[in-house]
Amino acid sequence: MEISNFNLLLIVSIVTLFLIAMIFRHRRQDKLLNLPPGNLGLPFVGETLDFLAKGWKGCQENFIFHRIRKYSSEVFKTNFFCQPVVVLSGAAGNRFLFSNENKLVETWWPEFVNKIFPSAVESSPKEEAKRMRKFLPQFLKPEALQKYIGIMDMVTQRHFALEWENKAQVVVFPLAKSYTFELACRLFLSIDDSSNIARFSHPFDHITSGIFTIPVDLPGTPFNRAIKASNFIRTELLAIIGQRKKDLAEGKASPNQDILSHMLLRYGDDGQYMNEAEIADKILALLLGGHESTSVACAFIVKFLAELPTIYEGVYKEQIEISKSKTAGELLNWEDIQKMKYSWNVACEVMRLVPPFTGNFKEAIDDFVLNGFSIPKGWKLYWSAVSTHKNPEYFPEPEKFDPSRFEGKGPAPYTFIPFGGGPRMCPGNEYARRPGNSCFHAQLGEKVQISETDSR
Ligand code: HEM
Repeated sequence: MEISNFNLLLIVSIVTLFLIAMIFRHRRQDKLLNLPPGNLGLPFVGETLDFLAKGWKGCQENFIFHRIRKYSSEVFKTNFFCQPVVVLSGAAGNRFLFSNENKLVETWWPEFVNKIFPSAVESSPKEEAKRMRKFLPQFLKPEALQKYIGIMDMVTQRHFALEWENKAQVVVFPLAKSYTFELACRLFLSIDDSSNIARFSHPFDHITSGIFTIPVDLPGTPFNRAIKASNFIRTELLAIIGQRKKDLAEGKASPNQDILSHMLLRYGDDGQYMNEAEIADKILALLLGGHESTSVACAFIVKFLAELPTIYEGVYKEQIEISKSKTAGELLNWEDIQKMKYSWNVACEVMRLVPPFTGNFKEAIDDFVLNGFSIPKGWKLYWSAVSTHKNPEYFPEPEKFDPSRFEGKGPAPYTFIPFGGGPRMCPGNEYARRPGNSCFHAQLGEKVQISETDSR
């Protein structure tokens, strides 16, 4: 018994000494390097739990504002996921990060995210993103999107007829997800059949839950389920890709019908075709990026429309005008979308207040100085849409819903960043605008009332 007490005391002493040594090491490093102010928090976990908890409660900005006030600095250091991280909040910081992509910083994802999305090829994430981006403009630039507006309208009308009309009550977020997922399947993979879509829409929910959780890979944990779901979807996609290859060879599919055909038939700058596993990775990322954030935006649009009758009336008026100019059964076209100015301002105001992507990480690829503080190579940096959007300096009365902020020249550069910025800015930003606007149109006449359980 006495020996075990002695062992316990020894262990506690060693751990205490280790922690004290770490704290002194950090303090010395701070002084030598003039690192940004801040607290690296507890060893290993740092301030991750507080950061995640605020995110889960939908008030991540409070984590950031509290520290900005405490350190009197818009740049401060912390520790997330066992990594020292410098958080930047505000237009100057955003401009710095977005305009120094590939020069001083690179987009970075925590290691555990790579476990959910392991790469089929041995190249750097930067190279992979470059290859992916090569294939996207043909589908995602405004001119290319024009030909999809009719299809989007058709899918949207079908969705509303099936899921909303004559229903006393609906739960909006799951419906928004199934709607944007169906759209992505239709446009990226030409999959129209609902049983096929349903097969792998559910595993995507596991992936999203797994990304925003504590990354413990044990049977039954959300993180473990996310890894399994990602493997399952990849296997399904490989089957779809194999079938499409056959269909293309037999002339049963068109080379220009969707992103999948395009990826199979075009080669990259290096003269290499992508192999099937790599295409599966890219399509998985696109399906996730293409429906998850868009569904969050759509669901919150419905919430705000339901809560704010004057905003609803403004949107309704604009949509009725467009509707009157159409013949019965005529689908929306590009010009109609351009006319939806007020509706789009409403969508922007929703994304300002509730950005679907609260922020993202970069990694310092060299030592540099920012605001007089040293940033060591390898440290991570976090830009925050949510705290920039709630800064009263850029958006007076930030909690007030006011779409007129987007009239005229709109917000100042680098203050409205729901899609990020710089070379890694979201390539789907133009695409995301279309389902939002189609949704406004299809909701005509659906006077929405929100119940307590629907609002976050
Ligand atoms: C409201 C809807 C959307 C929002 C708010 C959003 C936001 C974002 C943000 C903030 C990033 C990270 C940018 C960065 O790190 O600098 C991103 C990346 C990305 N998004 Fe979106 N997104 C949306 C819709 C879409 C859609 C519809 C697609 C595809 C059609 C898409 C595809 C992607 C891809 C592929 C990336 C990774 C780009 C790269 O790593 O270079 N997103 N998105």
